[in-house]
Amino acid sequence: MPSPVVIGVAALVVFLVVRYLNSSDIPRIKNLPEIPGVPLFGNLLQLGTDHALVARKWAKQYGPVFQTRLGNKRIVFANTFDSVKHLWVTNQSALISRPTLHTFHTVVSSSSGFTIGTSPWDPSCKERRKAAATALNRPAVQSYMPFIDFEATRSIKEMLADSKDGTIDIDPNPYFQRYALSTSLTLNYGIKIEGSIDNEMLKEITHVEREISNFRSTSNNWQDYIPLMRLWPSNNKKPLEYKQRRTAYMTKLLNMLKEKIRTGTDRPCITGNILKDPEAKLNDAEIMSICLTMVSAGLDTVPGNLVMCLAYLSSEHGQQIQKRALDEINKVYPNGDAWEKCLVEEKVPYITALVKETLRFWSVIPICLPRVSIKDIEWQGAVIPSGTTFYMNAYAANYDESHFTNPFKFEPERYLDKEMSGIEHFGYGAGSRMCAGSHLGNRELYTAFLRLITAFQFVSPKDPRDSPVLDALDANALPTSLTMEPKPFKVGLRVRNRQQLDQWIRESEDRTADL
Ligand code: HEM
Repeated sequence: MPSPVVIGVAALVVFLVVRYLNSSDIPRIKNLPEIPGVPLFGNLLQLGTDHALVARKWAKQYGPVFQTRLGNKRIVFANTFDSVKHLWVTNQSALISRPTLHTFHTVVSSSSGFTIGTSPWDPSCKERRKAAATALNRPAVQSYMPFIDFEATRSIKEMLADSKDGTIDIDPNPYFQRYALSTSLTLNYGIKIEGSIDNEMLKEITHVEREISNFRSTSNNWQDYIPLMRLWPSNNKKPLEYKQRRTAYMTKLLNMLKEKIRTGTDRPCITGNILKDPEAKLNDAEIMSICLTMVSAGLDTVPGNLVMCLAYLSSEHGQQIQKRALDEINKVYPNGDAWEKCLVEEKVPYITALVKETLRFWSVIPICLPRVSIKDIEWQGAVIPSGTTFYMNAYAANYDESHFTNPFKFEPERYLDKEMSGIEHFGYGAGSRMCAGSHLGNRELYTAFLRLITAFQFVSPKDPRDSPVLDALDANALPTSLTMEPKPFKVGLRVRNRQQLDQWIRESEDRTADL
């Protein structure tokens, strides 16, 4: 028979273990609905692989904003258009920081720095964001249009050749991965991806950045939430491998630029300007952070939006959208100069609307980049304390029936409606840490859509097994990733007017011959 002391100690140990397993960085928040969870895991098991979908369903039962516990982290989810607007925009000065995650910040990035989008708010982050925002503001982006001219034409020309003038269905993804990456590299280092879509550097960077994006995911890395899992060394093996591979190309690119500066053969570019500016306040780690941001930010997002819009255009309803888009383009540019004019103006409202609807409908970062509050925030009688992590369910907010009519329908027309002014969607996030590259993203999407639609009619692939999935979440090959990775698919291309297309390509090549 154990003594009362032993029983007492055992009870205390059990009590402490249960308390530890249910503990969280921020104590339970009063007056804010809470999703019931289990010890140790909290709500991780219930959230499964599709956090955006599960959280959207919970919002119907618990209300638009609720608290969850993921492992030992308390996380507040916002799931509707108005709640996101209130927390991210009305309270933007309070919701300005980002959390650090064990896998991404300690294992993957320990020595090579964080991107701007993964940096907590501090004076260094402020400087880096300011530098990036200046390099990516409207007038700066306008000066980059020759590069977008070059990259858009090269993708279309290669699609034309690889599809054997539209007789073979093709997977559009690699052409637009190169479009996004080569544009970013040119802006940042003055170096473009040479050659075809089989270029080795293109393949390495797209693969490694995709894997690294998964280490940043809010649902992929349970060791971020459950410290006990960090004792498992195999959890670090893959992140470490990709960290090394990323360091290799980041160093190579920076050294290539430095060598060009040394020999006076460099071209004007963002990092070159910083390196050559004696007054620049950024240190080496901060320069590397800007480079990492420039390499990854557009690559994670632009191709997903672009190719999923093409997927939709190739569908039955997509035929009507293409017809209207082409009519609207021809109305504004009856003389066939749309390819050149789209570089200096955005005068086809229907294409602008197509860009917005694409950003809303595909919501390629379904749970937007996480935030941490630096001041208390009030929400309907609850005071959410400073230091709490917030997840914006951008997917749910972009599909909120109380804000969007028929949210599950892909309808560019909704953005021709005057009532849709103000915040249009949360594809770029919102508030103080909203996407700093949105002007560039918009110009890349507008130019590509306008040129693709005038060059080709997109149709369904011949083999039904190549057909795209058209539901925004089901189309994602890896639901636990941070950014959407489209399931592979093909589209058919019908060349609209070969002679005209050859002329547009020739003119663009002449304009960009010295780039
Ligand atoms: C269609 C293309 C793009 C989409 C959908 C997109 C989306 C996003 C989203 C959702 C965020 C998080 C915003 C938030 O927390 O509220 C973000 C952050 C950011 N994006 Fe983009 N992005 C795109 C293109 C780009 C490009 C081309 C660049 C630059 C080359 C860029 C640079 C950044 C930066 C620097 C941040 C971090 C801002 C901060 O933390 O202060 N993005 N983006």
